[in-house]
Amino acid sequence: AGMRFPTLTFLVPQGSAERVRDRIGTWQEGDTCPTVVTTYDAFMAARPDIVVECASQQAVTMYGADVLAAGVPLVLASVGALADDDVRTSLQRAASFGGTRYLVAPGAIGALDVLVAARLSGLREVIYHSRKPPQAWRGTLAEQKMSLDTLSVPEVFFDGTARAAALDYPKNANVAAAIALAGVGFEKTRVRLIADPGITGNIHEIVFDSGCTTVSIRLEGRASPDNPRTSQTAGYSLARLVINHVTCEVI
Ligand SMILES: NC(=O)C1=CN([C@@H]2O[C@H](COP(=O)(O)OP(=O)(O)OC[C@H]3O[C@@H](n4cnc5c(N)ncnc54)[C@H](O)[C@@H]3O)[C@@H](O)[C@H]2O)C=CC1
Ligand SMILES: O=C([O-])CC(=O)C(=O)O
Repeated sequence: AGMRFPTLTFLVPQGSAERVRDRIGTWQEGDTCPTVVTTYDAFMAARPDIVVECASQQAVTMYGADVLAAGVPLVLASVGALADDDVRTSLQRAASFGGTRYLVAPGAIGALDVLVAARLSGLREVIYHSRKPPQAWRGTLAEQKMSLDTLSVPEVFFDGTARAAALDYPKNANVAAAIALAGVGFEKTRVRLIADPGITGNIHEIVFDSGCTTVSIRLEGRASPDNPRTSQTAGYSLARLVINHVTCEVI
């Protein structure tokens, strides 16, 4: 209610334009129809009110600071890009220059609100476990640590900091970066990544203890039909941030 539907412009690689146009088809909302462009200049010429990155950590590095310096708020899905201090500093400087800000999407998970609140009361420990089926870890460093094809029991193949998880598994562990930013930071957040042949969805477990609350949360995301690494929740999380940008009641 009270929401104006935004005009959508998609920036996609040259080779994907036709596929994306086909997918959009004749989709129309009110009198607006989405457009697909293949250059950053054409994208910014559409004068966006808000930009949502749902591409890659590399895309954040390529375009993030430019978008912010132009005064346009930026929603990030590939939050792991912020695990690189240089990238984070450049986004912060650009946002300050442009008089705007970037938003860390909760993505596949939730509970960042209570994690930030808990941090203000004093956090003691934050642990994040990501459990996905073997095919979700294909094409990642996990392949060098175990045989994904013959796995018969769950295996923890990574146990380390949120920084290493987010940078070494850029298509799988952006959530670790969001948890680190909300909580105790990239070095102190303990992350375990698990390949589990007994599941079909992506299971996220977050446990923390603080002055005001002790929390244990488990989310079982259904995998995106296009990409087994990605929980469907992530897309809806981005949609929520866009809705919050255009409504007067922010939830
Ligand atoms: N924060 C979170 O909880 C989550 C974050 N993600 C991240 O969000 C991003 C998008 O996820 P998916 O749609 O599942 O990934 P995807 O890999 O299936 O699709 C991304 C699309 O973006 C395009 N792309 C990549 N770099 C680009 C660039 N520099 N310029 C233009 N287009 C570019 C690719 O060609 C591809 O078509 C990924 O980085 C993924 O790791 C995904 C799920 C959850
Ligand atoms: O969608 C998920 O399950 C999480 C994910 O890929 C990420 O954090 O990058």
